[in-house]
Amino acid sequence: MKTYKIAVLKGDGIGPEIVDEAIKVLDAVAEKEGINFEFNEYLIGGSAVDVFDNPCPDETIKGCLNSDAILFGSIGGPKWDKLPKEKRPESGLLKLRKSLGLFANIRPAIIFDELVNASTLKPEVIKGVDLTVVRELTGGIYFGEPRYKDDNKAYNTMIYTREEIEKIAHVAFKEASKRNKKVTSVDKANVLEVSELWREVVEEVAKNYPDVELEHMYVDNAAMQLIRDPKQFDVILTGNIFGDILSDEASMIVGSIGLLPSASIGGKVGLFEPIHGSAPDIAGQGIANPIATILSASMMLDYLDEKKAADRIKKSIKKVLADGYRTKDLSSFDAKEIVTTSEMGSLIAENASN
Ligand SMILES: NC(=O)C1=CN([C@@H]2O[C@H](COP(=O)(O)OP(=O)(O)OC[C@H]3O[C@@H](n4cnc5c(N)ncnc54)[C@H](O)[C@@H]3O)[C@@H](O)[C@H]2O)C=CC1
Ligand SMILES: CC(C)CC(=O)C(=O)O
Ligand SMILES: [Mg+2]
Repeated sequence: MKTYKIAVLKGDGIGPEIVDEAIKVLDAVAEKEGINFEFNEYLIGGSAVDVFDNPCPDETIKGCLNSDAILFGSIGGPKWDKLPKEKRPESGLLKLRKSLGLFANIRPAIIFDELVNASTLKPEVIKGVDLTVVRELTGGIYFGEPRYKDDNKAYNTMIYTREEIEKIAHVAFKEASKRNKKVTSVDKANVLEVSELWREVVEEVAKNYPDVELEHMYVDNAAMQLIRDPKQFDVILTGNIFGDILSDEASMIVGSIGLLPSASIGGKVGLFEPIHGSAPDIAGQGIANPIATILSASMMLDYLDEKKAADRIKKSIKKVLADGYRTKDLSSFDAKEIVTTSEMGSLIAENASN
């Protein structure tokens, strides 16, 4: 029986609650598909600061590198917000991504037919939405030097090299080649030099993919177009900060931020995490939606080439939604019964075992 070593980084806030549900579902699927998981937990974020005074300990990085894949929850919270920058949970996550070389973050936003009424947008606008944000993850303004802050002045630097843009552009074009063959590259080239270079390099990379249509869009327009007509997008290629923002926006097109998974790839080991954060406002209440994390586990199975197991999870989620079960974030939409985080995980696990 094939055994996969999975590094589990639950993190802070709702992280442990949602990751526990993903593990429940993975265990159910493993039994059915004749595979095995060895889960090894490591600390990250605020929970690592509390124990090691370090938001991304070396032991965590080593554990990740010694695994087949990483399942990640979320980090951060008010408890750690006043710490010096390098001790903050967010710095730990950035360090983890950089140390593991995870330069590409794939964030699919796919509407479940069962949730077309779950949006504030009209059903005809969102039915059939299937887009993917390909976000550069280890460069741009989140990492750029110099950075500085005193009481009267502060700045950050948005920097991209030709090599970084080429790498992420290839990921986006390859993704589009497998999908509907369109890349929308999102930038702010009317104002930013870094975006001018981004455009030039993306145009060059596009020549390697003659079957894929390329369009450019300014980020402000893209934010509007996502709401006006999300079905015009196939693959959105963009930098770190724009991708961060646009993917949170895309989550509301499909119904809730609790639904969007992601895969961070490019290094030796892939990392799979929901796009949302640690949601301190709802942590510990049993109301977080675990589906984004469970879908991230499904992306992890795809990455491990366990396609049948990955599909089994997706089908199970669809069935549970079709049966009318909803967590609180989706409670006003065709809900037959409102369930807790743990009940939602159990329902998906049960269906995945059938
Ligand atoms: N990858 C990560 O670990 C990320 C961590 N963060 C951190 O998370 C903390 C909170 O940040 P926020 O800006 O509040 O963003 P957030 O994504 O944690 O929460 C935003 C809103 O969405 C809701 N929400 C999030 N996930 C949900 C789920 N699964 N089910 C139902 N509702 C959900 C929250 O209750 C909140 O109202 C901060 O410390 C931030 O730095 C933020 C984004 C990503
Ligand atoms: C917390 C940040 C470091 C990143 C973020 O918001 C994200 O990756 O979605
Ligand atoms: Mg974010």
